[in-house]
Amino acid sequence: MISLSDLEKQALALLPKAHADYFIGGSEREVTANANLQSFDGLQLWPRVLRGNFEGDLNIDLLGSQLDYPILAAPTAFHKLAHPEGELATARAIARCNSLMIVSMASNTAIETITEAAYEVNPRAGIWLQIYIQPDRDFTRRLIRRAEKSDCKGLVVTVDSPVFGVRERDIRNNFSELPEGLYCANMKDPDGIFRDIDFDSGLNWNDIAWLRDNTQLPIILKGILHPEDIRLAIQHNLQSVMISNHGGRQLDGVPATIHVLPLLAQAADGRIRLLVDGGIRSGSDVLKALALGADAVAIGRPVIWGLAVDGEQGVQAVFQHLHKQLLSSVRLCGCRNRDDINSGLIFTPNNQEAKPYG
Ligand SMILES: Cc1cc2nc3c(=O)[nH]c(=O)nc-3n(C[C@H](O)[C@H](O)[C@H](O)COP(=O)(O)O)c2cc1C
Ligand SMILES: CCCCC(=O)C(=O)O
Repeated sequence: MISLSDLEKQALALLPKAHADYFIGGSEREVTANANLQSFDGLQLWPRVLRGNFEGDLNIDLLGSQLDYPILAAPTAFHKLAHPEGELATARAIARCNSLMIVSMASNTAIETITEAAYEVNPRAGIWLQIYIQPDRDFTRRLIRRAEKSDCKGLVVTVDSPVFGVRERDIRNNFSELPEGLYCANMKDPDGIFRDIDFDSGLNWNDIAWLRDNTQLPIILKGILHPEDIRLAIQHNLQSVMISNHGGRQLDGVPATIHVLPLLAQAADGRIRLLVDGGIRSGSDVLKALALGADAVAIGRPVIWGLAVDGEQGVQAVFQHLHKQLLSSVRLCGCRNRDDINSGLIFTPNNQEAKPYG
């Protein structure tokens, strides 16, 4: 593996057009999906030299899961559209890497089957389940019980989707249903019927309080872009938020996540774990996010590309590649330890007079 953009090209060429478009697409004019990528390129790292070895490590305890490095898999739907082994291949690869997979509520494999496969590879594997709170709260509660029983370590609640984003590619391709034989496996009722995933447009903070009182699992709110919402998350005793614009697939025209990260890190003030996703495609992108205050980053589409091109090994290669690049960027920046990874690493015209780190 040389670069994630090569891998993306390979994957897009392999996949049927409707599926490739579903995976890569954003909503409406895809302004935000593109901004996520471009904004990383617009930030520059500001290295120091002659500072000796990086003596630190990059591992992290993320709400009880031990990761070798702060890169995890964002929840993405329908892995069997990318590879016949679907989420099982993804989960095994990530378990092998000592990383963490956030399983989508819309996975094609049931959460119990995924955790079982991951823990077989690595008993300490990190698996969280992502949910959309369903209008049917009893169903939601049953799914959370299943996540707890199958030993998931966290519950990610996606809150940027009161309604589904308008994906023009999917409309053009008439992509509105899974091919025969594929299902949203978590949506199966005890009577064997598969439900559709609904979006509850009336969700509010009382529902989050309800959820918090209905599970012992750490709750991670996904889809936060505003500092006021960070403050509310802290007030509601949540453990973590994911700064995310859903890969530019929900509201188009919102800021790139890396642009809002500094403001949100300021609001968080170390009181809540900050994850960020959207447009991370290299080790230096990861380093930029860590420097600006993220505790860890998540990758969405690159996982799909690895899966499509080479199944389990492809996903493993994506994580290994980013880990290696991250370490290399850290060394090239002259960081000696984890504390040197701070906002002084980012060059902007505004911080030329800021105190350089170290
Ligand atoms: C194909 C695809 C499916 C996704 N499915 C979900 C999902 O089921 N639940 C969710 O919360 N986010 C979902 N997302 C959003 C991702 O979790 C993540 O926020 C985004 O992909 C990060 O951006 P990146 O792809 O540029 O890394 C999906 C994204 C993609 C590309
Ligand atoms: C009901 C499937 C949700 C998948 C999703 O969140 C996405 O495609 O972005």
